[in-house]
Amino acid sequence: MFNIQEKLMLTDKGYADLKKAIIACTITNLSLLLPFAVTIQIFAELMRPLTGEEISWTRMGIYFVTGIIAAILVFLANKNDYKKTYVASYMESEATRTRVAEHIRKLPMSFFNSKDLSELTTNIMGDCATTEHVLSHVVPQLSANAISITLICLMLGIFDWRLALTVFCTVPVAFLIIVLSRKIQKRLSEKHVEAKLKASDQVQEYLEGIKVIKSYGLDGSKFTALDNALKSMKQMAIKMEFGTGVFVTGAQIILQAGIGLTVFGGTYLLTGGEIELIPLLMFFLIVVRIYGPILTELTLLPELFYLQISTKRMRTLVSTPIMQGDAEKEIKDYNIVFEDVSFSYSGSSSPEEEVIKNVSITIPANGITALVGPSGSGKSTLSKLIARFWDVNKGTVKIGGIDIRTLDPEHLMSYMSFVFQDVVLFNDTVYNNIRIGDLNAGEEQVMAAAKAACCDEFISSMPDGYQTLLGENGSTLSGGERQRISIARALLKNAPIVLLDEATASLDPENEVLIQQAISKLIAGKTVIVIAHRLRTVAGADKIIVLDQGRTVEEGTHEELIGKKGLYEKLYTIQQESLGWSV
Ligand SMILES: Nc1ncnc2c1ncn2[C@@H]1O[C@H](COP(=O)(O)OP(=O)(O)OP(=O)(O)O)[C@@H](O)[C@H]1O
Repeated sequence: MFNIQEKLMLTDKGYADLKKAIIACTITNLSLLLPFAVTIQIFAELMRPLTGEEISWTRMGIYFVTGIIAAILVFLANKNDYKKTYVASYMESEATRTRVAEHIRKLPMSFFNSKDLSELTTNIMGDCATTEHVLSHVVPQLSANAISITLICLMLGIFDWRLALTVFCTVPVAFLIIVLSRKIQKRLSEKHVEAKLKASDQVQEYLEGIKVIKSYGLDGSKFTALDNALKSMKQMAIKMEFGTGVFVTGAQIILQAGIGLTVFGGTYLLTGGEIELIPLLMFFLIVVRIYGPILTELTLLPELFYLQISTKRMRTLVSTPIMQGDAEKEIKDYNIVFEDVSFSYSGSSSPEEEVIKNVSITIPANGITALVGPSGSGKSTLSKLIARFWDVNKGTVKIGGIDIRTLDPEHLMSYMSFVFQDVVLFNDTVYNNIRIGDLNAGEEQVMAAAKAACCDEFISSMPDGYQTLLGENGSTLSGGERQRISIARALLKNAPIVLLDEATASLDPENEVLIQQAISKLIAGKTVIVIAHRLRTVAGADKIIVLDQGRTVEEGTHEELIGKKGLYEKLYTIQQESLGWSV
């Protein structure tokens, strides 16, 4: 069964509001008949001399007053309709956007691997906007028109069923054309949506990569790709409009043939003496009026088909399972154990795709454990598995003896602080960007964290100090400054497990010393996992785990590993030699 609430992804309130909007819209449609009925009465009055009667000016006065009352009623009905339809639909689409965004937040990272940002943006903004438009401008009008057309049809049928038949006999044919062309229209709409997505992808890539495009002189080729995507979007839009237009126009022509049929039938009945002239003229007037809403129905129906594509995408998105887990279970001990863990980003268990292979390691609590190894050996992946950004394909990751798959990801996250190389900053004040670490922190705590992370000096020199706006993703800050803000955040969070991924890689030597001090404060007494390329920075770690092609190949302290003369010793020696290089 066609479930409109499910199809339009409406909340219970949204569904109730939609029903109210349909009623309000029907009332508006019916109220519009009042002035029309008054006009017909005036018309009939003015026609009286034709049948030898006199015009009654008293009746004309009554019609005039009734007309004014009718106009007031139309205004009130419209006002009510506006509120019930538009305001309610914008509230509903806000709720849908929030619901979609909330769901996205809880999805596993594997979902984002297969989707790009512009597709998700289209989901949240574009698809919701389409639903919003259909909710406010299509569904209530379609339903209300259908109700009022049926009522008028019945009234006309009571007045003269033969004429009513001539008016409405073309309606089913016109609708049949639209309904039967649904598949073609849907296909064209799908292609249009696809082209729109591609174009927005290209625009995003062009803007994000503008620095590389300029520095490598890719303006020509990249611009051509963008230009082609925009052209294809334009062509698909024209094709879709044309495809819809052909069927809608065809249906409209057939529908309006009803006017001819009514004139023909009416004249036939008039000459046969079966109907009077004035009722016939009034019928003609009504026919012209009734075709307006039917034509609207014909043009609105294709929008409903277009909507199905948007809602289908949104339904797929919100029905993607989120990561589940206990949000109460307390972790008491922070030692992290990998038991025979294998993992591939695609979810496949084929050895070619696995980037972590049968890893069994222990990261002791309250100590520093370094993950080292050549590029692509799986260091970052291991840290992502600890944070449950992804779930393992095989084996178990346990923290304090608890399988982390049984823990709610956000709850698990509350035990961890991250300092990543690619720091994400929000378009907000510096103060709020640091406070993200602990939203309950007061000004003093935020300042203390900033000082400890050596941020205080550069923040104070900013135009509005801590209240300075950072711009999109902190574009106004240097790499080192961004890194220090992320350390300040982590300090403020004060979580028992700290993950440092290349934390000092983008810092100048002078700052590095200060940052190392800040990091020392951050990690004191914590369970720390450090991912580093520069092995000298982790030589003091309590434990070093060496990875190669997704496997653990060595474990031990710096001295032990140097003594083993394996991969670690080799990498260390190469790096020591490279320190002497100059250009
Ligand atoms: N999101 C992803 N989707 C698919 N494959 C990925 C993804 N992230 C990493 N990989 C692949 O997983 C493997 C391990 O990557 P990972 O980033 O863990 O290595 P790493 O040791 O941290 O490397 P680096 O030192 O260069 O940062 C690589 O082959 C990489 O291409």
